[in-house]
Amino acid sequence: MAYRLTVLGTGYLGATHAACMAELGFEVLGLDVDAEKVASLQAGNLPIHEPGLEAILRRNLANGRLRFTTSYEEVADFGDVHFVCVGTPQKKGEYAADTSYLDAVIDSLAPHLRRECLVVGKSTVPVGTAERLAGKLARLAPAGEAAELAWNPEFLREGFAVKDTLHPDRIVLGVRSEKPEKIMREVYASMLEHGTPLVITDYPTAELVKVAANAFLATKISFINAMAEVCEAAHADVKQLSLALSYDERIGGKFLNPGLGFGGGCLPKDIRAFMARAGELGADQALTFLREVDAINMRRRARMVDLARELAGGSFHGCTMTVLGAAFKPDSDDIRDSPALDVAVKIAQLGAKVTVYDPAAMDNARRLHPELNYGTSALEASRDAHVVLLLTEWREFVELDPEELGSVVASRKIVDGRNALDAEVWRAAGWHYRALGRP
Ligand SMILES: NC(=O)c1ccc[n+]([C@@H]2O[C@H](COP(=O)([O-])OP(=O)(O)OC[C@H]3O[C@@H](n4cnc5c(N)ncnc54)[C@H](O)[C@@H]3O)[C@@H](O)[C@H]2O)c1
Ligand SMILES: O=c1ccn([C@@H]2O[C@H](COP(=O)(O)OP(=O)(O)O[C@H]3O[C@H](CO)[C@@H](O)[C@H](O)[C@H]3O)[C@@H](O)[C@H]2O)c(=O)[nH]1
Repeated sequence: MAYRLTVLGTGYLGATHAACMAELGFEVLGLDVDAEKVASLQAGNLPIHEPGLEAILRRNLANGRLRFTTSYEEVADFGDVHFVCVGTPQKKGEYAADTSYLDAVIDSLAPHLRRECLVVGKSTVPVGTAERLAGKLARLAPAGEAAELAWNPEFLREGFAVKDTLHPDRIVLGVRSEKPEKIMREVYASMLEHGTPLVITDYPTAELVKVAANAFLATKISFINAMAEVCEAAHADVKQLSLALSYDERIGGKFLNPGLGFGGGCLPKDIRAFMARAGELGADQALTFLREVDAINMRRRARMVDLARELAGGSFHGCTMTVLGAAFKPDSDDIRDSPALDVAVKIAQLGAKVTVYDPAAMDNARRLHPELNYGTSALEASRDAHVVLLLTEWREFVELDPEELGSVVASRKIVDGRNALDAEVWRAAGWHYRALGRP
C-alpha cells in the first residue's frame, strides 16, 4: 500500500523528514503551527541552512508529492502515518526536557483521527513519554485502538541531514504490537533493502537508544577535551594525542576532535534531560558522569575566553576581536547553544569590540545578539583586528590564506578554537598561533 505521510513540526528535523520522504516517492503533507514557516516552505524557500535540502524541497513541491499546511483537520484526513517532529527543548531553569509541544500535537491531532492510522514519534524524549502519549492518544482519538503509536527516534546530524535521512546508520522502532512494525517496514523499505539495520523494540528501549547515543557522543568529545586540559598543563599536544588514539580501531577518530566543545539544539540539552529523567527514576547515580561531561564542555568556553584575553595582552578593553563562526557547527545556520556565539558575547561583555562573521548564521545571530557587530565576509570582519578567533570550522575559514588575512588585521594573532588550521603554515606566515590543548 502507498501510505500517505504527514510530518507534524517542520523545523530542522521535520522539514528534512518531510522533503526526504517525498523524495522517496511518498505523498507528504507537512504541518507547522508557525504560519510563516509553512508559507516559506510551500513557496520553496527553506527557512534553514541545510546542504542539498532546498533542491529536494523544490523538486517535490513541483511534482506535487509535497505540500504544507497549518490545519490539523486536513492532516488527519490525509495521513495514514503521522510523524511527530516537534521540539523538546530544555525547560527554563531546569535540566528536564519540555515535552509540552508533543502533548499539544496529540491534543490537536487526536480528536480528528477517525480512521486507522499510525502516529510515529521522532522527537528526542525522556523515557516514558511514548507510553504517556499512547494513553492520551487512546483517550482522545475517535478511532480508538485503530490509531496506534510507535516511537522511531531520529539520529540525523545537521549539515548531513539529507544523507543521514536517506541513508541512516540504523532504524530504531519502539512498538507495542505487530501492526506498526509491518507499516514501518513498508515506509522504510528502500533503506531496509540496502541493508540498513532495523532494531524493533519496546517504547522505553527505543527512547533510551536515542539519548544513550547522544550521551556517548558528548562523552567522547568531553573525554578528548579533558585530555586537552591535561595536555595544556603538561605542555603536550592534544591534536597529536587524538591522532595517535584514533589509530586504535577500538577507539576510532570520529568525535575525537578537541576544541571548543559541543553545542547545538541536541547534545547539551539531551544529556541534561537524560540526567533529570534518570533522577526521577531513582537511577541518578548511573549518570553522574554526565555532569562532568557537561562541566568539561562548558570549561572549554571559559578557557577560550582566557586564551583570547591572554592574546589581547591581559585585558579586552581597547581590543578589537574578530569571531569567525556563529553557528554551533559548520554547514548549519543553527545557533542554539552555540559555543562560538557564547564566547563572542562573553568577550564583548568583558570590553572587547567584537565583530562576528558566519557564512550562514548571520540573520539568526543578529536577531539573538543585536549588540554584537557583524561583518560581511571573513576578511572584512577581520579588518584592524588585534586577535582573530576561529570558533566554527567552516571550510572557507579553514582555507583562509594567512597572508591575505594578515594584510587586513592590526596584528597577526589567531586562536584556532577547533584545531582546524595547520599551525606550522600560520606560524611560518608570521602569525602568533594558539589553540586549546596545544603548546
Ligand atoms: N535538529 C536535529 O538535528 C535533530 C536531530 C535528531 C533529533 N532531533 C529532535 O527532534 C525534535 C525537533 O528538533 P528540531 O531541531 O527540528 O526543532 P525545531 O525547533 O527546529 O522544530 C520544531 C518545530 O515544531 C513546530 N511546532 C511547535 N509546536 C507545534 C505544534 N503544536 N504542532 C506542530 N508544530 C509545532 C515549531 O514551530 C518548529 O517549527 C527535538 O526533539 C530534537 O531533539 C533533532
Ligand atoms: O569531534 C567532535 C565532534 C563534534 N564536536 C561538536 O559537537 C557538536 C555536535 O556536533 P554533531 O553531533 O555533529 O551535530 P548535531 O547535528 O548536533 O548532531 C547530534 O545531535 C543530533 C540530535 O539529537 C543527533 O541526531 C546526531 O546523531 C548527533 O550527532 C558541535 O558543536 C560540534 O562542533 C566536537 O567538538 N568535536
